[in-house]
Amino acid sequence: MKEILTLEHIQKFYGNEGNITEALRDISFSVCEGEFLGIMGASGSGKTTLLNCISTIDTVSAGHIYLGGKDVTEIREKELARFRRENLGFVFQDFNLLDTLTVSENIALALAVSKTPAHEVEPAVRAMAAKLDISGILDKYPYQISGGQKQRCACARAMINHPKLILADEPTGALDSHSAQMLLSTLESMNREMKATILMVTHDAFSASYAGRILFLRDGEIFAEIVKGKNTRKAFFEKILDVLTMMGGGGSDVRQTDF
Ligand SMILES: Nc1ncnc2c1ncn2[C@@H]1O[C@H](COP(=O)(O)OP(=O)(O)OP(=O)(O)O)[C@@H](O)[C@H]1O
Repeated sequence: MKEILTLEHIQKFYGNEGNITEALRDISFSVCEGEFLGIMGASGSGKTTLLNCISTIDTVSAGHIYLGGKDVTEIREKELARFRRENLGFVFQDFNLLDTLTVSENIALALAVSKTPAHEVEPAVRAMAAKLDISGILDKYPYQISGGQKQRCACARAMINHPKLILADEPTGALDSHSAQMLLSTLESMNREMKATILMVTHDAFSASYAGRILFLRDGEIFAEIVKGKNTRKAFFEKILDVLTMMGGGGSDVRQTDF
């Protein structure tokens, strides 16, 4: 399968002489088109730093990151916003929907910013809404819809530009277990049915069990990697717990939930 994201020897230091934090030590890995990759690790292990470097919100201290063959570490500052808009989709913990816009307008915003011709916007929004089962609420405002519908709206907005990569940072962090499960099923169907490539950072072993492969970070390094393969989600979940135990615990949550 084609590699869509490649990290080569990424290092990230914060601070200056005498007070340096080595947030990422020497991180190399690849993500193939259509993969659902989870990144786990205790608090302070470097997950957010890694995500921020991939999303070009932060800069690396050394190494290279290629997205769709382009070295993102070489992109000039004034071109970064456009690069993100055209290549990345984000699913945030609080969904970041704008309250003064309808669901339809929230989803269309990404197309408006990327200057999609007006006559293409509505059909694109309708098609994406149908895939995510929110066709009936397109004219409502975020305060008029349920939490699960807000999630699907945020997912539709992330997908509307058909980005090369969807980045999800602790997307279930603020949700109860039922809402978390709904969001994870949505991410799973975006991955399986719409062929979205997803990179999800999470503390939560249950959330991680939806991924096809997981990298475990410890002190800024990759400590372990596991692949779901033909395992059931439950068996994969058990494997995740084994690795977390081996890593010495700390920083991971285990949701009480049903498989
Ligand atoms: N802006 C910053 N300045 C200095 N140190 C930082 C900065 N951001 C992160 N760090 C340090 O880098 C290391 C990695 O932090 P990071 O936020 O990436 O961890 P994390 O795994 O995302 O943690 P959490 O799960 O708590 O969000 C930590 O030691 C942290 O204190």
